[in-house]
Amino acid sequence: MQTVPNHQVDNLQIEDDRTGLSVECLKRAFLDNLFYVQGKFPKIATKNDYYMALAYTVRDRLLQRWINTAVIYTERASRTVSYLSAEFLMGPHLGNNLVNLGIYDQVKQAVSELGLDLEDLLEQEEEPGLGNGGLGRLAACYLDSMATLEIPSLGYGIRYEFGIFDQDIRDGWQVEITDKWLHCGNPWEIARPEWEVYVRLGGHTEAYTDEHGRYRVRWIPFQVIKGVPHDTPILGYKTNTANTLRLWTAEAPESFDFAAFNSGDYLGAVQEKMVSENLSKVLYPNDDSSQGKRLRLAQQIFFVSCSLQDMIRIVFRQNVPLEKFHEKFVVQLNDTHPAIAVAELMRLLIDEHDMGWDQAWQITQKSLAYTNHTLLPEALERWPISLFRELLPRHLEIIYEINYHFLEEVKAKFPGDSDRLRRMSLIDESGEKYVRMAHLACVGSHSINGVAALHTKLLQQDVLRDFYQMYPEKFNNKTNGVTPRRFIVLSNPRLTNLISSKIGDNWIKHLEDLKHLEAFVDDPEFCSQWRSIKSAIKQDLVAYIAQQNGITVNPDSIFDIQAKRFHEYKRQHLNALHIITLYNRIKANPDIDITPRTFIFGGKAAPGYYMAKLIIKLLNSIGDVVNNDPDVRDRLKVVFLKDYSVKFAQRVYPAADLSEQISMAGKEASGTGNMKFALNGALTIGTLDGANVEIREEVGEDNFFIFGLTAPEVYALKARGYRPLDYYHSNRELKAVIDRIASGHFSHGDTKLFKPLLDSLLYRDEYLLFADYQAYIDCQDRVSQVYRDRDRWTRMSILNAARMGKFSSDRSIRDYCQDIWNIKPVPIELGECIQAKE
Ligand SMILES: [N-]=[N+]=N[C@]1([C@H](N)O)O[C@H](CO)[C@@H](O)[C@H](O)[C@H]1O
Repeated sequence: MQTVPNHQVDNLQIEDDRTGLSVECLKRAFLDNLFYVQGKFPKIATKNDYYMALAYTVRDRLLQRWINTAVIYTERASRTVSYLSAEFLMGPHLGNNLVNLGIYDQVKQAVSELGLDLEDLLEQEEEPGLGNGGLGRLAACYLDSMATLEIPSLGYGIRYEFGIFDQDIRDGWQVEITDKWLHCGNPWEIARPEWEVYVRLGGHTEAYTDEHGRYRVRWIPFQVIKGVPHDTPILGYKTNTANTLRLWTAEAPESFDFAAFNSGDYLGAVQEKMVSENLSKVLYPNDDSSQGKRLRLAQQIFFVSCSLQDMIRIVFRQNVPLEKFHEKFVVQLNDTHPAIAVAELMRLLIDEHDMGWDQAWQITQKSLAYTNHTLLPEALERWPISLFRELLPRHLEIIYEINYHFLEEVKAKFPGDSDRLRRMSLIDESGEKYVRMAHLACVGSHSINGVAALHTKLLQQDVLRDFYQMYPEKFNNKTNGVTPRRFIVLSNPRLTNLISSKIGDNWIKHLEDLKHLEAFVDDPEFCSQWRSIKSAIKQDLVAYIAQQNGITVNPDSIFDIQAKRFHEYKRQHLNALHIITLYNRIKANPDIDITPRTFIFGGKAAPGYYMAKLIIKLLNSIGDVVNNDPDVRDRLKVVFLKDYSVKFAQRVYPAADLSEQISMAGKEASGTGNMKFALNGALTIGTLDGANVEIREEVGEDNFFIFGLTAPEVYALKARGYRPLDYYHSNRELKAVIDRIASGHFSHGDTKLFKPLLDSLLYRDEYLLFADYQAYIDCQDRVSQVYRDRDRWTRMSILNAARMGKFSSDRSIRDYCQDIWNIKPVPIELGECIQAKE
């Protein structure tokens, strides 16, 4: 096996099997890896053996970039972004790395010449579901964009042994299944035990005076956990940069206690191992809500402390003085989950590296930046003081001291305003007292951003109003974005090729170039190609639905898709009210002329979220009746596709005609699925919420189906008193819909099953479904009309995609670099380093 890269023999170019990109070389390398890595030969190889062999073949071809990038960053001590996130929803790596390496077609050719199908092998990969939804996926899109824009960056998180649960649907109900994503191994990571660090938990602190007569504190922990990093390369698109995602696994310092074993205490021998490993055992499956569990706080300090210690190790290795930590690293906090970093960086600088309080505080504020992702009160993390004192006694002391200095600042700026002091304090004095993590993040950071223009405005006007009045200069908006590499190039190659055939492929790195497509909006040939690609993709999904759900859907119907986590504020049950409205219209007049629709749902509900799970049951129950009701004559179909994931999403976004973004205004911070649907030519029906507002601004009001109360109107209606029953009694179609559910029509006559949901709507309706019902139905009727005008629909579809340039995660990252991180790209030369090494 050749080890050095391509070399000249008598000016004959000899490809090196570890890096060569020709079909012949790829085939050789693939069979070599099947033999040398998997220890298999074709006759007995399994699909997973083939997938692993291909994965290692592709990994070999990005290693040079990965090592070169690390060498250059180290040599130049490049300023680096650390993206701290409890979630990274990366999705399958193989396809994405083939696109970013620009070798998708060669590899497809190579494996097909070996009698294999690349799509099949891609299907084999277990995706690392280390996230719940938008927040985790955004982190993954941002890693892809930072690498593509050649920004030195490190993603830091937890390598959960079990990611987001797999979802099965049994008798219409969600059932959670453990996600054993690592059971076949993970070819995309490399363990780095040489960089393991230790994290302390529990115990107590002792004050003492050091040899310089200075007041010091030592922390005597109850438990010490070892953090072992596992690195995954993050390749940029058609660039030499490969950044790193560093995920921490928790282990016991001593994984086996021989003394206990010898004394026959076998459980004791592995006790510590089990307790320690629990820290990175499983992802908490809650999206937009926080459960104050001790293990969750322990997970947060674990990965934050490991990551900050790792950054300090890198600072020392690059001979950067610790006083310049903030010049080397800017640390982005992905929501409050890593907010303990404010206290942990202070602890490390003061207790571990003898820095004075003021200097440490300066460095901390200059290093940290905080992104808020939600306005939901139940999602704003606050930890009981008692739990903090038990688990993190030293951090609590530091937080009290930070709070003291902070409240002095508030007093100075707002003298005599004791209520403001109470509202802004890091400590919530009510009940058993809590540490407010959002307040800690705001005080300890130099930047506070929301994730869409409306969201940032509502943060400044409401949830963080006091902090905006205190630090207006810290607040800024960074509207979310999505990577076009995974969500159109990899997911929709047919549309990608059509677009590139018209405007070249520069748009993949410069999404604003999509606007050049507008020149073809009246080109009949282009429009028909655009339409036939959407139809072909819908046909693929028809086949998938038939295979997965045994349901036959009409490919010419409107594919009306709502795919996202289940939450009452996202109002999947409002979508259900529309379905039943159409169903009732058909039942009332079977000959009614309805535009055929296929309602497709996907999404998981947090296991403990009863109402969300009941909505999933309702949708499946409606489907069972509507899909089999002869009166409906296949004009309506309801399909719940189980186990929504990134891999799943890549199949669904390109197939949509209509994207449902119908949250109650003021609740969805941004949304990112809305961007992925529109990028693939879907039209959006939605409220003026989150990034919908900006999508509508970009695509044009004529190309967006808007409805519903705005955020100020929601506020006003709730303020003046909202009585959902009035809407029920005054709206005939709405009443008929609710009565249809209440009658047990979708529950085999059981009138109790959905009563909790109906009662929540009739007597509370916190998310104003009844108030928005008529506007929604009227808007859906407009959608049905427009869909009948094929040319108009195609025109709107093209314009939607053409005007999505703003919503590339590359634009988001450029904004972060300019306004928050103050960092410049560091281009990587490929040739240079390896030669240098030799
Ligand atoms: N947590 N959290 N927040 C969310 C999503 N649920 O993950 O973050 C996403 C990423 O910022 C947002 O798009 C979405 O609106 C918001 O609800």
